[in-house]
Amino acid sequence: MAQHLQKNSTNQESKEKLKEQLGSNNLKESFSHAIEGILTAISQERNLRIHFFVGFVILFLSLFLPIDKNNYIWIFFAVFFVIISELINTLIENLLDLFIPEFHPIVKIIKDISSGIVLWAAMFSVIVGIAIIGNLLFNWDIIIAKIFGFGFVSLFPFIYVLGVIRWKKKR
Ligand SMILES: Nc1ncnc2c1ncn2[C@@H]1O[C@H](COP(=O)(O)OP(=O)(O)OP(=O)(O)O)[C@@H](O)[C@H]1O
Repeated sequence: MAQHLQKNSTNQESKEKLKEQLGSNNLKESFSHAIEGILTAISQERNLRIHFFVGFVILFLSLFLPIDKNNYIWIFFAVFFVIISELINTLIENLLDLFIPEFHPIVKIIKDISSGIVLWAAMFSVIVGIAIIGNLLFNWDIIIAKIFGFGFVSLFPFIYVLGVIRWKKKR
């Protein structure tokens, strides 16, 4: 019993030491851990690399376009939103691979929903890109964004019906 308690406290001590070594002691270290996380995610996910590159090109271009304050914020929001959703997707995938590395139907559901988050964010950013960048670069009328918008909006009933059919089948 005494031996067991001693072993537990040694384990606890070594865990705390490891935490001290790995944990952030100051702002610079917190920042470098965050950058490390983003770099790891980029190295793991091809889609994140694509979104990062496209996002950079759009943000870089928007520096030189005659863009007003509101539109500039929308562009930034759209790019950051897609990258954040990719990071969340990568985070979820890593968590699942850590705890449930084997094939599991629930893992499939969670990973698919996680990919759905990225797809939804990407659809939003396409509309913002066409409406603002398309207009500034190619003089596209808002009608082009509305045509894409119509395409996305018509997905709503389609997706809804497919979801309801699945729900009915399960009952
Ligand atoms: N352990 C698992 N159990 C069940 N299905 C899985 C499992 N791992 C992956 N899948 C299925 O494979 C798909 C791709 O998963 P993966 O982890 O390879 O992500 P990925 O190739 O980075 O794709 P993305 O990030 O674009 O969703 C998942 O959406 C899911 O349908």
